[in-house]
Amino acid sequence: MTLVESSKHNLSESSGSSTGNPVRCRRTCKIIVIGDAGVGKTCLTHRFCNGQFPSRTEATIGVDFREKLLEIEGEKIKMQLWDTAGQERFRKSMVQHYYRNVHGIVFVFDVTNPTSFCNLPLWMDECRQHSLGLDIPRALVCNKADLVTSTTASVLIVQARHLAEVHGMSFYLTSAKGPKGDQVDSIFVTLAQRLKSQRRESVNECVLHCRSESFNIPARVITAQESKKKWACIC
Ligand SMILES: Nc1nc2c(ncn2[C@@H]2O[C@H](COP(=O)(O)OP(=O)(O)OP(=O)(O)O)[C@@H](O)[C@H]2O)c(=O)[nH]1
Repeated sequence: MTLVESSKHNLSESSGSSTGNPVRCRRTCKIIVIGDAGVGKTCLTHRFCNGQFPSRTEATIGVDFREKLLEIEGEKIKMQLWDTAGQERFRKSMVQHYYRNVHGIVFVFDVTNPTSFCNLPLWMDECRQHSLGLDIPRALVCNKADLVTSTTASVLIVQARHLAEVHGMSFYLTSAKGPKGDQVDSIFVTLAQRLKSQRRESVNECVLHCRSESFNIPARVITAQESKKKWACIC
């Protein structure tokens, strides 16, 4: 993976590189970052796009956008991070927009705040209600690892790992503040890699499907019922 460029609050499709040359990007991936207020969504996305912990943060109102251009196996992928407001009163009017054309989901909770872990099913349910399929790569992030001291936190981490496993999500224990920025990077880089390989598979599947169609073999699809069942099982 190579970092090509990063930018903040910029949704423009035609970004330029630091040298002034236009960077040709074949693909933009919309990643939504969701979870309770104050769990560190802004700090994580800022850390990934800007390489540092922000000196000051305020509650997100609606949604903030940050972008970073990655190069994965020779392909430039623009990671467009939608940092959504955790507070209900700041989300209401924007909610429909978050869930349109999503390529990846990052659920975040705060290891020092058990309620933010208990509320994860609500965030998952909101995704399901907005018809986000299980084929969309998802990650579960346990943030503020630099503050882990108590046994309660350790128990929460074990439970969170289990939750991630049950739901086929990658699990990350991170600190947006700590010295190991690569932990934060790996959340988004792994998503980009999964999206890249998923696309390769879907191209292969399409070829297979076209071939099988000519022999009248029906393609396998995940039914809405199957999808609902898997989302419904939270812990
Ligand atoms: N110690 C520590 N503090 C953190 C970390 N991440 C975020 N914080 C602090 O947690 C508070 C909330 O961080 P934000 O990134 O604004 O949280 P948010 O989830 O974006 O909150 P909303 O915008 O209200 O949804 C801030 O005071 C941050 O400085 C972390 O990894 N470690």
